[in-house]
Amino acid sequence: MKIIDFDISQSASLITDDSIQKLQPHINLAHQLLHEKTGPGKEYLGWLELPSKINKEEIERIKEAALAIREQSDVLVVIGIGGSYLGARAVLELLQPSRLFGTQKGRAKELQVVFAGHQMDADYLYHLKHWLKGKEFSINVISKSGTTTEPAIAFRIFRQLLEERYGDIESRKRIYVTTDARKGALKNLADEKGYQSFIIPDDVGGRYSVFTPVGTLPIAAAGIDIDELLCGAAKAEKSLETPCLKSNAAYRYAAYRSFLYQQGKSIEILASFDSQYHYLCEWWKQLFGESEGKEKKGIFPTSLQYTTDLHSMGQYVQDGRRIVFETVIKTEESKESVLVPDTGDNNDGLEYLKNKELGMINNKALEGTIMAHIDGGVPVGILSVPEKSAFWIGYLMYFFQKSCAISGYMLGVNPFDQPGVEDYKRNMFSLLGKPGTEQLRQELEVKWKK
Ligand SMILES: O=P(O)(O)OC[C@H]1O[C@](O)(CO)[C@@H](O)[C@@H]1O
Repeated sequence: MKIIDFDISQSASLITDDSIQKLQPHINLAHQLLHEKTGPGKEYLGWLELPSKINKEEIERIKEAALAIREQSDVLVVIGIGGSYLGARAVLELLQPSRLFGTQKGRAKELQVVFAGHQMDADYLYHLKHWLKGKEFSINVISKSGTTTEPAIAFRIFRQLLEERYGDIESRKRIYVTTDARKGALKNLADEKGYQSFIIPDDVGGRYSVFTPVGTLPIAAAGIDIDELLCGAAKAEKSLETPCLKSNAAYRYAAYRSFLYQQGKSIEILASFDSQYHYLCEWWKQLFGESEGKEKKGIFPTSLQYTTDLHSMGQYVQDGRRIVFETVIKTEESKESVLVPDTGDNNDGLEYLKNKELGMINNKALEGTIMAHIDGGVPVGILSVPEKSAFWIGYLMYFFQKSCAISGYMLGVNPFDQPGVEDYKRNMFSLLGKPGTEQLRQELEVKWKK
C-alpha cells in the first residue's frame, strides 16, 4: 500500500525507536491540546479539519475562476508573500517541472504563473513588467491582512499596468483578490472595485493556508487537479488522526525532532535529491521557522538540494559542528527515464554506467549520502513519498502542518502566531517616514548613530 512514511531505523546508532516511543506521553498531551482545541493559538485551528470540510461550492467557484483566467490570459501574476505564496509555488514547482524552463509540456494553451510581491527587488519587478509587454495577463493578489507592504506595493505596480493596458472596466475582470472576509485595505478595495474575491478563513493562518483559495486558485489556474490535492490532504487528515506514535508517521517525525532538539541538535536540514522539491522546502521552512522560533527556542529549519549542495555544504554536514540532523525526502519513482548514453568509448571513465537510468544513479547517491552522514554523526530520518502527484503533495503538506503543530506544542510555544515578524516592519515603517512613527525614528537614530 502506498503511504508517506517516516523512518529512522538506519540511524539506530544515533537515535533509537525506543527513545522516540518514550515520548508518547508528551505526544498525547500535544495531541489533546490540538484536538480538544485548548492549546495556545486555539483560535487558528481551522486548517486541522479543513480538507474534510471543504466547501464544494467554493471549489467550483475556484475552478470557474481558474478557467476564466486561462481563457483570458497567457500569464497569471500571483502577488503574495510568505504563506500567501509559498504553498502555491511549492505545488507548481513540484508538479510542473518544465516551468523551470519557462514552458509547460503538452498543453494546448499555456498559462504561465509568475510570482511577485514576495520581495521588494526593484530589478525583478522592472524586468517582470517588461516581460509582460505583449502578453495577456491577470492578477491574483493574496494577502490575509491586506496590509502587507511587499504585496501591496507589487499590487499597485501591476494594477496600474493592467489599468493602462485594458482600461478601468476590463482590468476589473482580470483582478482576483484572496483576502479576509471582512477587514483590511485589500478587502475594502475589492468591494469598491467589484473584483472577484475569495476568502481566507479567520481561523487559518498564512502558513497553514495552502488548502484555502490562497493555494487552490493559483494551483487550479496552472492546470493542476485541486480535487486530487485536497483528496490527498483529506486522506492525511484521516490517517494522521491517531495519537499512537507507532501508527502516526507525522507524530513520529515530531517526536524525532523533539528528541534530537533535547540532545542539542538545533539545526534541521530538509534534504531532497530532486530539484523539484526546492519550493516545497521553502514552504516547509516558513511553516516550522515561524511556528517554532520563539521565546529564544526552536530548531533552525534549513534545506539543501542534493547532490548539488553536496558540492558546497556537504563538507559541513559531514564534518562540521555536530548540531545538525537531517530529514531526507525520498520519492520512490522518477517520472521520466533518462539513460547514460553509450558513447562507445571510456574516455570519461563512465563506461560502467552506460545505459543505466539516471534515477537509479541518483538513488545510489542518496543511499551513499545517508550512510556517510550517519557515520559522520548526523541522525537521518527518511520521509518517503510514493510519487510526485497532486494527491501525494496534498498528503505531504498536511503531514507537515500536523507534525509542526504537535512539535510546537511539545516545545511549549504557540505554533500559530508570529509576533517577532513585526519588529523589522516597525523599524522599516519608521525609517520610511510613515506618519505617526517619528518618535521611534528618533530613537533609532540615537541608538544606531545615524
Ligand atoms: O497574507 P499576509 O497578511 O499578506 O501575510 C503574509 C505573510 O506575512 C506574515 O504575516 C509575516 O509578516 C506571514 O505570517 C504571512 O504568511
